[in-house]
Amino acid sequence: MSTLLDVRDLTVRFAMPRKGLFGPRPWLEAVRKVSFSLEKGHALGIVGESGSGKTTTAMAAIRLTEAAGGQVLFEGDDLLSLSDEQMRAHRRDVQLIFQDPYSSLNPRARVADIVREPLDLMDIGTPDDRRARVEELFKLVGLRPDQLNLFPHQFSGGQRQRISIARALTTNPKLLVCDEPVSALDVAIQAQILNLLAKLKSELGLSYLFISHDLGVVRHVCDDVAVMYLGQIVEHASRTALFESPQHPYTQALLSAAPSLARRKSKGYVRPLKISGDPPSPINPPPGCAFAERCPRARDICRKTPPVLEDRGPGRVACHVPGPADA
Ligand SMILES: Nc1ncnc2c1ncn2[C@@H]1O[C@H](COP(=O)(O)OP(=O)(O)OP(=O)(O)O)[C@@H](O)[C@H]1O
Repeated sequence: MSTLLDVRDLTVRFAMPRKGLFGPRPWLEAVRKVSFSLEKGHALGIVGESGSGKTTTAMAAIRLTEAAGGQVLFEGDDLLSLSDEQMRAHRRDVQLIFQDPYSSLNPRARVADIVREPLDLMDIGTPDDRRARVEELFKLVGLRPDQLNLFPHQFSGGQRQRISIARALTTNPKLLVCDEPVSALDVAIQAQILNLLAKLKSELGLSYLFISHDLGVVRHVCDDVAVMYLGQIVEHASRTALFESPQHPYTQALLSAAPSLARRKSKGYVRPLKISGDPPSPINPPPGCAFAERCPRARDICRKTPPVLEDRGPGRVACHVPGPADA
């Protein structure tokens, strides 16, 4: 197995409006020294509450959002230090699938033109090659070639997400960034799209960065899961380890907030763990663990010293008091 993406100490800051005319400009640190790696042919799920930094992490990793620091090694090349010209060569390797198939497709273009557009923009293949590729991809994602001349509004939500997936595959990418790809769809259709993504991953050897707030969705598709809280990864483990024996109290709280999932688990039932309050402000993160104020296991050290993400059993955990939920 080899590594496709190796993200090291990735940091993203946004400048916030000054209070008054002369005050210092506050910074919102949306991603704080995040490190993870993704193997070829694997899917890494990034989960966490709204505002935890999932999308910003993924967008900075593929250089669609500017990073303030860190390294992003894509097959060994540090994307963050490439020139725009060098970066263009990598653009075909990475494609995106967004949450909303209703707004991500141009309503005035025929779907054949929408799917072919990345090939046109990157000048890949002859016109005949491009037409054949679009037809092949249409079949691969479960649509009929006789639908190629229709417009997006003539398709259902699930079919439109299939069109987005076909478009993302035209350039034969190595990495697909899927940002909440099924959240806008009915539950029955969600399963069809997740099955399609799982099939494409195994047939084409694709790697996914898969952003979702829905643990059930992540469990369906991902090999590994990273849990984010206030711009940091607090736990990163294989899907099995994370769902069967979560070590971080925040991961345990997330899992217990999805009781249907917990009940479906064959062992290691996570007893319900309530967390109250909201995450702290990312503009002034607390000095110790960002979760300490809401954590039922917090001790003095948690409020003073930030925990480091380190190997603990089968995964990596950033916690001074890791352990099973009822420890
Ligand atoms: N362009 C921006 N300017 C200022 N702040 C931003 C910007 N984009 C994101 N943020 C802030 O960065 C933090 C992380 O946002 P991000 O969208 O990455 O979180 P998320 O976990 O993907 O949330 P969601 O699930 O709601 O999409 C939030 O506090 C958000 O308000």
